[in-house]
Amino acid sequence: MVTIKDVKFKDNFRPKVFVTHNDTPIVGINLLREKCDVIVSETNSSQETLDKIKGVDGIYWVSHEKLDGKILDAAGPQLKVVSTMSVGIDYVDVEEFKRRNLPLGYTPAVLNDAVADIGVGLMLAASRRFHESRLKIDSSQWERRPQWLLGQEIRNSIVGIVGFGGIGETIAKRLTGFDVAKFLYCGHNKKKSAEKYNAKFVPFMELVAESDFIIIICPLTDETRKLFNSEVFSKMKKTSVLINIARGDIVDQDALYEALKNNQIFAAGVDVTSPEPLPADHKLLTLPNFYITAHLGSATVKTRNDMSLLGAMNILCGLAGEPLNEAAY
Ligand SMILES: O=CC(=O)O
Repeated sequence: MVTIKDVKFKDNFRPKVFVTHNDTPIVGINLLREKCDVIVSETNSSQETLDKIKGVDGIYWVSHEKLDGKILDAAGPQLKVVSTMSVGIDYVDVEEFKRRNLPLGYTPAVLNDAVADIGVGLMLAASRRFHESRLKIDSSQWERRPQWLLGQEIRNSIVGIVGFGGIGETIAKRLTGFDVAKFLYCGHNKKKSAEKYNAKFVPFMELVAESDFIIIICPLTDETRKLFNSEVFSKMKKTSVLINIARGDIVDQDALYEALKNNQIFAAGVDVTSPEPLPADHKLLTLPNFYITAHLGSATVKTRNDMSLLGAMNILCGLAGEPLNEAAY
């Protein structure tokens, strides 16, 4: 649920706001329109953004394009606030916002459920071989024998969560009903939320070696870039399943290809890749144990509407000089 506050501007101020994408759910745009003059991008191009942000008071940055000092300079010194419509802000130069003391909003929390659902969906699809079984049917290769296309089970498994933030915790909540044997996690120590799920904080390599399922849901940073490389894959269980619902660059995709092809790990399910989209002739797409969705983590009607409202609310608060609903720093 997004808290909609009735913000007030001083002296009949009617701010100008630019929205960088014309596919932004209308609920957020309408909320802005109640108090602002809103210009919505027509072409979604970076050139149009650069041209039209000149002189605006707020920018709704609804794309994962680079957001840095060049953009802020192009807008001008009257700019009061920017909000993204995403939880991951690896494409934003946050230091530059801090340096300018410019409020930056983002949209966490409202997407925890939807992204956790995609994570669990990929776990099931990859461990129970959904795609592979479809391929077998398509090519008339159905085999009538008891040990055909056997998968791995979540029941009694050890689930390792890399990044126990809001989404990581929601995944643990979802999986509690699957009778998991143990949750491990690494990243930041989150004692309070971890206690609820008996999740144990362990060093990264311990999580890698012990887990039957590994779910990546940490931010992309200099420390996590290519965190999953050939050395890490060599330490994972042969029966393990890797899920990435965070950012593609956290996984070395060449190393993942080798690990899947050589059955060093059982399967992988990813909602994110590098680049996006993955080219249709990419080698990973030739593997039956590689599962992929098209960066759909938060892509449900309810969640995208909530994100749209939350980002708009961030902008309204920033324009009124009030604390943002969700500030990124
Ligand atoms: O990837 C999606 C997001 O960061 O919201």
